[in-house]
This record gives sequence, structure tokens and C-alpha cells, in this order.
Amino acid sequence: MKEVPVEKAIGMQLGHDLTQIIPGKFEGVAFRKGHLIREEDIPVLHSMGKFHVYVMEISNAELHEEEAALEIANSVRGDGVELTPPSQGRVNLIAQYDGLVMVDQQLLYEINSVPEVILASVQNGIPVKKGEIVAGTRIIPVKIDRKSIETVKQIASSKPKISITPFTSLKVGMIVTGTEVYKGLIKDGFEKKVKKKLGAYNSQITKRIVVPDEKARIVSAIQLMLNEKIDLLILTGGMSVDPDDRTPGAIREAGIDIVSYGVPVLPGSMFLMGYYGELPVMGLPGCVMWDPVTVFDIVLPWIVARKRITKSDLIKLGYGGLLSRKPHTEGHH
Ligand SMILES: Nc1nc2c(c(=O)[nH]1)N[C@H]1C(S)=C(S)[C@@H](COP(=O)(O)OP(=O)(O)OC[C@H]3O[C@@H](n4cnc5c(N)ncnc54)[C@H](O)[C@@H]3O)O[C@H]1N2
Ligand code: MOO
Repeated sequence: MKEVPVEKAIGMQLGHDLTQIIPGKFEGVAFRKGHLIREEDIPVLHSMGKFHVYVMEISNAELHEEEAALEIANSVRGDGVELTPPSQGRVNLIAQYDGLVMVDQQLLYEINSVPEVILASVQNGIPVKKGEIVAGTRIIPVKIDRKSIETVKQIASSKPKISITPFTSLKVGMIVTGTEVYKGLIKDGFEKKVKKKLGAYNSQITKRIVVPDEKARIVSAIQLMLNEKIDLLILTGGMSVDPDDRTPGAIREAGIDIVSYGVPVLPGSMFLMGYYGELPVMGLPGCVMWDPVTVFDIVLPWIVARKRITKSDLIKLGYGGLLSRKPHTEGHH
């Protein structure tokens, strides 16, 4: 550290915190260690009685914390993400629009393995709103070897960046299966629930068909739906092991490519995901109707963001896929 007159310190970094006391008004840190001294700071420093300061000497082989954080943030920033100016050494990555945030776990793991560098993000594949912070980064000391930041950039260059995929809106076809519903013995409980969840993403049910638990009837309802202008086809009920549960078989018979029947999410394990060409097809088990949060809430934003769902995406859901920690209450199934 080196002592310099404040006028000569512009562009240099403070070597220590500077406390300001204005009796009865303010007492605290006015300038933090590592602060990059700017011209407008000079009168403030003078008013604090500081005419000399200790500055940090940063060699060409090093970076100040603010520049370092900006460089890290820039190296991982993808579509739909903007940066905040550094504040106390931290730079945030902000969503520029509502959408699905994509974060590569391996990217974070490798960057956080670089000594003195931290990058913290939200979980991959969750819906975020415009203006929300999706990640934050900083270095631990006030300065760092440029080499470390070069390593970060190297890692980031070969990996998917942190990005936001914008939401679209969906026209949804819905096939409600269940002889009891078809016969009017009970009222359909799925429509209201699904409608509400779609509504949150500006999406709506444009066609709805109710069929009994008969495979042939379900198959022809699917065929009818495939001729509709829809962006998603949802089938409800008949997804488990009762002899009357015909839905997965009918979906298969209608020629839908099944990505997975069964997912490691509770509740929602009897969920089915498939595609007919580009058209996503979902089989929703009973719990979607009665449990507040299920696999449907996790997968729907992916569909609204028009992300093609793979088997591997679904397998990964198991980690964190236990959505309700309340012991199971009997009575609904
Ligand atoms: N022995 C097993 N039992 C259950 C299993 C299992 O694997 N083995 N899975 C459990 C899980 S998980 C769920 S979820 C439910 C299965 O739900 P399903 O999708 O098969 O639902 P259904 O059998 O068709 O109906 C269950 C229940 O809900 C009523 N229902 C169905 N659709 C409607 C509707 N549109 N509106 C109102 N009510 C509806 C239906 O009448 C039944 O009472 O099974 C667990 N059990
Ligand atoms: O498919 Mo069940 O839905 O886990 O409650």
C-alpha cells in the first residue's frame, strides 16, 4: 500500500474502508476498501478531512474486484440476461423478460472450482420474471490474478451460458377420461385446475372432449385433437394401475412417441410425456387435480418456452423432485 494525495488517487483503489461521521446524521463506511476513486469523490473526501489516502497497488497481472466480477458475469451471460453495475464487488445477472431460465450445472461447478471466484444462480429450468436476479457473482478478495479470470472465461467459452428462453402462449386441447365423469356421476375437477395454471402463462384450453375409460374412444379423441390447431395436448385421468386406466395405452396406440411414462417427481410420478411430431402430449395423473404443486407445474413452463423435453431432462427432475414434505394424507387415493 502506498500513501498518495487524494487528487492523485483518481483511478486507484482504496486500500482500506473510510468511515464518515456526520454528527446526528450518518456514521458508517463512506468508501469501501477496494473502491475505485473517481473525480467526484475528491470533494467528499476533502469534506471528510481526508487529503491523503492509502491506495492499493494493482499490477498488470491483477484485476480489481469490480472488473473481475464484470468479466465473470460477461463470460456466462447468454440471451435475455443483462448485468447490473458492480456494487460492493458484486455483479448481478438480471432477466430481461419473463421466461424459462437455463443454467448449466457443470458450468457453475467448474467456475466455482476456480479459487476465490464465486457464481451463484437459481435452479435450472424455473420460470422467472423480468427484472429478477437469476445469478450473482463476485471474487472473495479485493483483487485477483488475471489468470484466474482467464480460466473462468476459458471454462465459460465451451459451455451453455445462463440464458432466458421467452414464454409464448399456448392453445391447449384437453381430453378428460373417466366413465364416471362422462356419465355425469361426478363433475370434472381437472378443467378448472388446468385452466388456472395455463392462465398464469397466458394460455388457454381451446378444445375439450370428455370420453369414458374405453381405449378406442380415447384413441379417436386423440386423432380428432391432432387435426386441431393446438400447441399442447393434455389427457387427464386413467394414468395408473386400475383395470379401468386406459390412457397410456391409448396414447401409445394413437402413435404418440412416448418420452417417458413415469417421472421421478412426487406428487406426479404417473405423469406421461410424449410428442406427436412437434406437438407435446401430456398425460396428467389424478394428483394434478388435488395437490397444489405437482410435476405439471415443473414441466408446463418448459412447454410454454417451447423447449423440447428429453428423457434425460425428466430423469434429472428426481434431484429436488420431492415437492411436498408433508406426510401423505389418506383419503384421495
Ligand atoms: N396401487 C396403486 N394405486 C395408485 C397408484 C399406483 O401406482 N398403484 N398411483 C397413485 C397415483 S400416483 C395417482 S396420481 C392416482 C392415479 O390417478 P389416475 O390418473 O389413474 O386417476 P383415476 O384412477 O382415473 O382416478 C382417480 C380418482 O380421481 C377421480 N377422477 C379422475 N378424473 C377425474 C376428473 N376429471 N374429475 C374429477 N375426478 C376425477 C376418479 O373418479 C378417481 O376417484 O392413483 C394412485 N393410486
Ligand atoms: O402420479 Mo401420482 O400423481 O404421484 O399422486
